[in-house]
Amino acid sequence: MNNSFAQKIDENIARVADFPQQGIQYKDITTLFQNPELCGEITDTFAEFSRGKVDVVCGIESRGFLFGIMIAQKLNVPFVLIRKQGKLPPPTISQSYDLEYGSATIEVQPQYIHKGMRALIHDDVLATGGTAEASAALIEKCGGIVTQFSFIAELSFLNGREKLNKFTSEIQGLVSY
Ligand SMILES: O=P(O)(O)OC[C@H]1O[C@H](OP(=O)(O)OP(=O)(O)O)[C@H](O)[C@@H]1O
Ligand SMILES: Nc1ncnc2[nH]cnc12
Repeated sequence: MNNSFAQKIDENIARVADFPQQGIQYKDITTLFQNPELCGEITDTFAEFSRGKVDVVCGIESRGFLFGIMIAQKLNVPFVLIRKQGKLPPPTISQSYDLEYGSATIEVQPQYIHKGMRALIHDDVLATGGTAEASAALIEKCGGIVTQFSFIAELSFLNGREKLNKFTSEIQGLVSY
């Protein structure tokens, strides 16, 4: 950890062994919400990164909604939900992607993404990058331009950034593991 802000965030993220599967160390970011002052600093840091650079914040279900909506409020831009299949009312546009085992589909309501809109894709954790990559492809299908990604934590040993560099080099991760 290379700075005290990252260290403070790290100290407020719980580790859960063998969840949701044996061998996975789950980073539970919901513990951050027990520290409202730190949540304020995190929101400000995210907002500073994106100020003047995005026209919409797109949050990935479900934990990407938490800071995503706060970032959008700070920037005074709209917030759009990227959800798992079957949760949003029509019309929707879908994108399927491969998981470690099997596949998944995410959806967005395209009426909220106007042609040429600059989008921030926000989520809590960047792991393999599959979810963020599919989210960016989904936003581009709707005519948006993905100009930024932001995450609280990045599992850098999984090389998720490699999947995102083709969209933009503006990728913010507050803590790296
Ligand atoms: O980079 P990837 O390998 O695609 O993994 C990252 C995704 O995994 C987690 O979501 P999860 O599926 O646990 O859903 P949740 O946020 O609804 O709990 C996390 O919130 C990201 O969305
Ligand atoms: N280890 C992990 N902790 C929290 N969220 C994740 N999403 C994918 N891997 C994760």
